[in-house]
Amino acid sequence: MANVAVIGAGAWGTALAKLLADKGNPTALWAHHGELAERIGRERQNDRYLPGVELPASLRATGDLEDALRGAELAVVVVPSHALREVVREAGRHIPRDALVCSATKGIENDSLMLMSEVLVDELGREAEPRLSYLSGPSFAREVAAGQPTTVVVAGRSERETHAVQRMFATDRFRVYSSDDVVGVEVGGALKNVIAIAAGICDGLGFGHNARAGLITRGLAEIGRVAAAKGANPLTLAGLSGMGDLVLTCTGELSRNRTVGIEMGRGRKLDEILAGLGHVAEGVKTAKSAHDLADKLGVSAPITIEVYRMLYEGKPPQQAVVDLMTRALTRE
Ligand SMILES: NC(=O)C1=CN([C@@H]2O[C@H](COP(=O)(O)OP(=O)(O)OC[C@H]3O[C@@H](n4cnc5c(N)ncnc54)[C@H](O)[C@@H]3O)[C@@H](O)[C@H]2O)C=CC1
Ligand SMILES: O=C(CO)COP(=O)(O)O
Repeated sequence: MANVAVIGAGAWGTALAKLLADKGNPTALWAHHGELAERIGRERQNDRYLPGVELPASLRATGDLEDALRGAELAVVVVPSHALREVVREAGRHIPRDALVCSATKGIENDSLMLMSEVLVDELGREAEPRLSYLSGPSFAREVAAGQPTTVVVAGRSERETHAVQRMFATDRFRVYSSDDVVGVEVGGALKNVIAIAAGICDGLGFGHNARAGLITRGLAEIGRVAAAKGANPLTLAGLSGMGDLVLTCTGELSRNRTVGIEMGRGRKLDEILAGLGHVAEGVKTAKSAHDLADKLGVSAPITIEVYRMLYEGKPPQQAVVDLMTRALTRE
């Protein structure tokens, strides 16, 4: 057993904390708002982000980062990507020197265009790199919390530490693969959210299965190009944090990113949709980063570019479809 700190009490942080606590690990769950931490402690559930899921006695919630991280052997960081740098900067002062650190956040930082792995190294220092890993793959929080069979991948640059994290998370319902392709796993997890918004838009416009299957496939092609240009093994994108997460998020009713797309396809305004969502939809911010990153790398990413234009330039979805379908014909 190990002392665990889960930093971020959203849906995913809560589900992962429950999983680790259910395995018998003393687990501290840090919530950004102290008031939520108090409610979790009192009611034994996270009524804001994962209502109806009972949390075990081995899980305690706190609003104090130092308290959460005291004596931690594994720190799992699961805050939205736009908050990761700030939270890790603060957490870095309290993470024990030999603790393993695993990020389960999916996104690419705006402006710096850094992957979460690059932000972590930036904030925690190059010497921390062997202890850092990244968990990704098709995993809706609610299904994991319900004990539904789920498969994910943990990527890290040091085999020993990555395997240790793999074993810490694995259960008979949560199968964890390992990988040494940090960039591939991270790019797959981040960019699939942008394609999921596109898939939702297709549904919202009333298109059928052909459109969705085409988007998943061509979306994977462009994710693979961006990942390869960043130095990833393109084959990683055929795995759980690529094809796996694309299929889930482009087809699953539980996806927040797909939901945003559906509402946009139905003609609702983005601000209004996000205000009513109650959760983060990473694909919205990642669309901007991915648009800029593809441009910087000189990589063709037509679906991502159209999602960016719909989100940030008010381009009508119908026009985006016409423009995508009538691009110069090319080979697969
Ligand atoms: N929900 C899911 O099924 C999955 C989510 N993820 C990823 O996990 C990350 C977190 O997502 P969820 O837990 O679902 O989010 P959520 O939308 O359920 O909750 C967001 C959490 O972030 C906190 N937060 C907001 N602003 C903050 C700030 N400035 N500083 C610190 N904390 C802040 C909120 O208090 C809340 O705890 C995202 O990158 C998401 O893509 C990955 C796999 C599955
Ligand atoms: O990343 C996820 C599942 O793997 C969750 O996707 P959404 O954020 O679209 O709900």
